[in-house]
Amino acid sequence: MSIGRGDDLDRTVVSGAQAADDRGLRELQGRLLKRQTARTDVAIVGAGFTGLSAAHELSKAGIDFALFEARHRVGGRVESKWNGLGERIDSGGQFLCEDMPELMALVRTRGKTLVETYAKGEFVAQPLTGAKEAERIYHASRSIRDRMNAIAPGDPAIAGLTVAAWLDPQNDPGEAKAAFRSMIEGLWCQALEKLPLWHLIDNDRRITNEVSELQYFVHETMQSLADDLAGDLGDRLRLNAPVRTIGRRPGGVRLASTTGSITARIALIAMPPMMTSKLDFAPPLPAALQKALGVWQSGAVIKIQVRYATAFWRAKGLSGMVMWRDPPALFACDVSKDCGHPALVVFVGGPLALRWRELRDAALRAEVTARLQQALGTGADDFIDFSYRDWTDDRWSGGGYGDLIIDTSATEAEQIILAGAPPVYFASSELSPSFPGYVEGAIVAGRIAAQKILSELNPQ
Ligand SMILES: Cc1cc2nc3c(=O)[nH]c(=O)nc-3n(C[C@H](O)[C@H](O)[C@H](O)COP(=O)(O)OP(=O)(O)OC[C@H]3O[C@@H](n4cnc5c(N)ncnc54)[C@H](O)[C@@H]3O)c2cc1C
Repeated sequence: MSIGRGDDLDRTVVSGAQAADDRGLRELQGRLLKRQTARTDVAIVGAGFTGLSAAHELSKAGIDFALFEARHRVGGRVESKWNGLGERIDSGGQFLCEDMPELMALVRTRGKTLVETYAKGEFVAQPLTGAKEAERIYHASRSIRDRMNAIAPGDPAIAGLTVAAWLDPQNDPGEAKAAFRSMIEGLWCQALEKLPLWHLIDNDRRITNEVSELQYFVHETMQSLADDLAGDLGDRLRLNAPVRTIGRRPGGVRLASTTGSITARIALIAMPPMMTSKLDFAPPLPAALQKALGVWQSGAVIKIQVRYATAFWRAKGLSGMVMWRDPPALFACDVSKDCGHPALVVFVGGPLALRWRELRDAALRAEVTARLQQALGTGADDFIDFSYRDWTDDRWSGGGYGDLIIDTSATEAEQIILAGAPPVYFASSELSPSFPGYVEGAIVAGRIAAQKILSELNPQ
């Protein structure tokens, strides 16, 4: 990053120069320049996978940039923490599959070890049914999802409909509808009553994996990938630097963070739309863009990891995967890194997460382990560690796997945001043409945004 000078500082330095000797002047300039006057070509806000991916593209092209991150770490909704046993676990984004090419390539080039998610044995449905019945209900719920996705998002017949309003009159058995609700509220972390049908269809059509998205996880944690990417950026990455205001001025932008300000030719806001809508733009963004940013709401999820001394479920011929229809949006699966670390992950999504976040620690533990015991039998309450991360109302990412549009009429919102307000552009996983709400989507979104910026900086 090159260091330039801001307008106010130029004046201060010139008047000081009259009295100071050369050495004093250099010291004074040094102090003032350090404090306030950075200048770069591109300022990126947010070091989740979108911001990191954009930074890498710009770096490869030799572009000068600075990446501002509010937290003390990179990764955003990808995060790791230490459980009570001192083991590093993914408390945010974790899973990936062969059908996610960018993320798979990153895992390979960074030399990470993939763990195949254990899926041998029976999966359990709750309320409990026989294995055949569970399969039947699952397939019935999948066929509702396929039927939904066969509708064109722009079909005038579904204008104004939420997913709940569409589902209600469908001619499916009650348990299939309940399983569908649970699947959608679990995967999108939002109540069906709030989700516009066209938006869910449009979103779901971009999630194109044929193998399970739970196929693998990274032994070293997904967060370690973000750390590796950050390691390449040196002092162009600024942690603990939340950006508060973005001044839009002719020929560039001026960003003010708690650590100082910077001028840049272009700004890329690599944050979820809901968080972006909270930034202070001066002058304000065009009304249509403000409106487009304001129609999103973050999902809600609590991610829990329960560690056991033995994988008791495997001994019973169970995979450890549990799908609850009641309560909806509760899901568990095996995340044992190896035989020495038996563990289950439990996801609590959507309205259920909003209810359960009100529970105290002990009550949440009791609630979850009682349900695991109903599903997997004895052994479920005999855990050696119970760690959880509440992602509802997260201070910097909002929550959930992604933000979703909650205004049934906001069909243009995404395109308006993607067009940006040059020289300010926006990118995030939820705005990706593939895998919105996933790490893969974030990598793709960051790359596309960087390419747009490169073509603006170097017009052919
Ligand atoms: C519990 C959980 C489980 C998930 N599981 C999976 C999974 O298994 N597989 C998968 O592919 N995806 C998963 N996801 C989704 C995936 O993690 C996200 O979709 C993706 O990481 C989003 O990346 P992003 O860069 O677009 O946004 P973010 O990761 O949210 O990055 C935005 C960044 O902007 C920063 N920021 C915010 N405000 C400011 C500011 N004012 N100034 C500076 N910086 C700011 C934030 O701190 C953050 O680092 C999961 C998410 C969660 C929460």
